[in-house]
Amino acid sequence: MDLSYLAAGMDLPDPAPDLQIKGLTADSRKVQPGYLFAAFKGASTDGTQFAADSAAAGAVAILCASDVVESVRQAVSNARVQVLGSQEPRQVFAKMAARFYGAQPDTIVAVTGTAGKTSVAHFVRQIFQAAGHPAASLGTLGTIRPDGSSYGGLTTPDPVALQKELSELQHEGVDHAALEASSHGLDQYRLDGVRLTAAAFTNLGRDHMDYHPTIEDYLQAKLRLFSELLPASGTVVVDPGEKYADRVLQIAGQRGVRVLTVGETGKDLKLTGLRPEGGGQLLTIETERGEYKVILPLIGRFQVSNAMIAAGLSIAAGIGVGTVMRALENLKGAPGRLELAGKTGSGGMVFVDYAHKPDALDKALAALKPFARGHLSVVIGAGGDRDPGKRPLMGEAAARHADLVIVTDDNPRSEDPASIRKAVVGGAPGALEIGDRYEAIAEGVRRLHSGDILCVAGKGHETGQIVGDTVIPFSDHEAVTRAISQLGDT
Ligand SMILES: CC(=O)N[C@H]1[C@@H](OP(=O)(O)OP(=O)(O)OC[C@H]2O[C@@H](n3ccc(=O)[nH]c3=O)[C@H](O)[C@@H]2O)O[C@H](CO)[C@@H](O)[C@@H]1O[C@H](C)C(=O)N[C@@H](C)C(=O)N[C@H](CCC(=O)O)C(=O)O
Ligand SMILES: Nc1ncnc2c1ncn2[C@@H]1O[C@H](COP(=O)(O)OP(=O)(O)OP(=O)(O)O)[C@@H](O)[C@H]1O
Ligand SMILES: N[C@H](CCC[C@H](N)C(=O)O)C(=O)O
Ligand SMILES: [Mg+2]
Repeated sequence: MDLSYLAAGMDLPDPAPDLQIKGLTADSRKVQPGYLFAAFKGASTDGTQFAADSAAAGAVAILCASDVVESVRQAVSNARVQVLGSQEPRQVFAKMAARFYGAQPDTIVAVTGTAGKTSVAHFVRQIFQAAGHPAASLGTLGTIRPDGSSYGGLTTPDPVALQKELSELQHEGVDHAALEASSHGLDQYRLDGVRLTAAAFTNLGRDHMDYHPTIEDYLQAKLRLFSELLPASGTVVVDPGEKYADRVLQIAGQRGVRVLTVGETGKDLKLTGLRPEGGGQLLTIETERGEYKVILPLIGRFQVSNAMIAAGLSIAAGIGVGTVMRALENLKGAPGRLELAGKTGSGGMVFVDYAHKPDALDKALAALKPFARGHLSVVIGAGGDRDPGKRPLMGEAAARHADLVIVTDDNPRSEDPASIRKAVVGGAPGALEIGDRYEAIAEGVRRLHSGDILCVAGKGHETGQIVGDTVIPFSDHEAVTRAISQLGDT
């Protein structure tokens, strides 16, 4: 593909004519002859130091920041490589990737927020499917498509992987997709170039304070979705009752973008009634098409919020209100999000949940509490190499709701697991500390009596535990099943 086509209209000097680009990558190790290499300064290393390697591997063009063009040129001075400098090289790279791969599903919606992204994307995909559209969701669970799923690693993939995936989906006939927009992804311009129909905000709480210096910086990253990525013809979906929703609405107002509001104070999908109904919840929702009574087959107030946002996104994407309301009655929760993982012979229940931040833990335990006729207990840990400030706050959230808190290891990564546990216990004095995650879960299971509930939090769908650089196979679901089978009372 001609480089001048990929670069047209962007903040770049005119590239040499007729330079053909065979592929593009930001990783020098993936460069092949004819590729464009994007040399970025990253969080842990500086990609420009691999410029010479990329040229040796056959790169014909290098994209980099304007202020390093000269040093990159010198590094590749012996090779015939075109060096292009930009003020925003990551944004230019993402847009080039979009042009290179070209095709995307016709209708794409995106969701951002601290919690609920995976659940919302999972719900929107199910609603699209119920409306008869071949649909996919992309995010923490990887890509889930009509004929299977594939795991990617990041919530929002890098632009090349993302655009390649979107183009493959379109060629497979998938015309509707829902994506999770992580704050890292937005901050690093991974999603620029995705053609969005609608974008939603779920909520904002403490997260990623290791990456974003302040809450305002974190919010600003999320707001890019509404201020820069959603086209003026798109629709913003938000619950005005959520903290910081006013900032999203302000941007929509300034841009004159259509807004669809949901929730108790929402106008378009107004939640006027909510009560438990069997194993689910009965919602009364007022819409422009009249009032609907919907039985949502999920527990937890937060799932109501997620379902309302998902319904709003689906309507913004053109699905009829009646179809959306009917689809809510058949929603399945995302794997590992307040998922019933087992019952003991004595009548205790064990749930697996992905809460790994204070607000999420607070909401997840509050959701389970009404179902615990006896005690509520929780197994928690916190990930290593991630915001240390959240650790005591997670301990506090756990201690606020649970009768018994068992503190264990999550993914310690490069950190000393004992010091992570100590920080969590700091917020939950009196907690039981058991480092080995299986033993912690087994202890929680052994202590269950009739009517008790145990929540195993933090790892949800994950299938490995990251210790140092090694990923040890570990699944909370399997641990729960094994611990229950060891009881010998089933
Ligand atoms: C902090 C962060 O977000 N890092 C991501 C970022 O890396 P970076 O640009 O900082 O990369 P770096 O390692 O400093 O290297 C700089 C550049 O040199 C290049 N390089 C490096 C080595 C080499 O030999 N050759 C080479 O060209 C790298 O490809 C990179 O372009 O861009 C990389 C490529 O897209 C990502 O793989 C990497 O994700 C790391 C592994 C990560 O753990 N990210 C997490 C924190 C993340 O993004 N999480 C979010 C949010 C999750 C949530 O929902 O909470 C997500 O979307 O998953
Ligand atoms: N709307 C919500 N408000 C508060 N907590 C929520 C909400 N939705 C989900 N949670 C909690 O957060 C956990 C993760 O939910 P989900 O995977 O849907 O969010 P996410 O935004 O994709 O998270 P991540 O950024 O880690 O991928 C759930 O297991 C639950 O404990
Ligand atoms: N996308 C999140 C997932 C965290 C999951 C939790 N189990 C942990 O390891 O902290 C992250 O990488 O920060
Ligand atoms: Mg997610």
